[in-house]
Amino acid sequence: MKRRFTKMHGCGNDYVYFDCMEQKFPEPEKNAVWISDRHRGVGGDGIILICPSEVADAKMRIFNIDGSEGRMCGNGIRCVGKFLYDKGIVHKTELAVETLSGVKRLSLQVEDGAVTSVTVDMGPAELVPEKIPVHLPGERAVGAPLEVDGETYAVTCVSMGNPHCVVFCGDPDAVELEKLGPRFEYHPAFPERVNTEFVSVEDSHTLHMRVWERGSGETMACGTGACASVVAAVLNGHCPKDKDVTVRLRGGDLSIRYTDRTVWMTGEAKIAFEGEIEL
Ligand SMILES: N[C@@H](CCC[C@H](N)C(=O)O)C(=O)O
Repeated sequence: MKRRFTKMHGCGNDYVYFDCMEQKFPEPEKNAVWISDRHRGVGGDGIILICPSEVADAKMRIFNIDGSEGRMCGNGIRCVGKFLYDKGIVHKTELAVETLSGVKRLSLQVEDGAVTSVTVDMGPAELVPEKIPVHLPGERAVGAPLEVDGETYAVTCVSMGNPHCVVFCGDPDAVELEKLGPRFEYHPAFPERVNTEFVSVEDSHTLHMRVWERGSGETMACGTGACASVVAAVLNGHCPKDKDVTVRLRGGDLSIRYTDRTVWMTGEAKIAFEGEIEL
């Protein structure tokens, strides 16, 4: 069976998108693995299915490179907004997208009839350890000691609909991510594995971040990870609340604002190419 796809990215965090509004997608957990393969498939950090929803304009399902299903994807949801508008599936610039972590509201910025950037109301940051989930003592894991591979790291754990562990460090580019990333991802403190961000503070409104994503490894950007990093930066006294913070990622910049009610994320959404594959 032939299936059309659209390869899209936000700050280089790339997924293969499928329009499933009228046609179901078979075995996404299995097909995500080979489609994401950069040598034998289309190549990407995973696949995203755009499905019908009873409570929103569409429903997003995201599958990582290893086939595991994520509950939320910040860069992905901006691209879903662009897909829905640019393809004429929706005709409005304020829309709602259902995810496994609830309905998110999107505001699309449009130039010459196409979406250039998207602002997302990501919802509140969850800090209660059992809800993240993380096995660490206390009411919140903020700068909490965690031993990984014989070293003690000060970690701040946040859920943005998916679990994140933020580590502040001197230079994220000097971190041995290929070695350390999996040690955090599979650490017994994280019963559902974890996305890990290594972050340096450039100034009170600029962070530099590298990420190791659960199920996909190092990616060029992570939207939920950028949100978690800003929340962690506020909680650790590095950045102010209610102000825009720029997160510099390998693939580009995201603008994040942490407020008492929610976390706002603004960034680009781009189409790389389209094609057809045999499933
Ligand atoms: N790249 C994403 C997050 C994708 C899911 C994540 N790997 C998970 O399993 O939680 C983003 O931009 O947020």
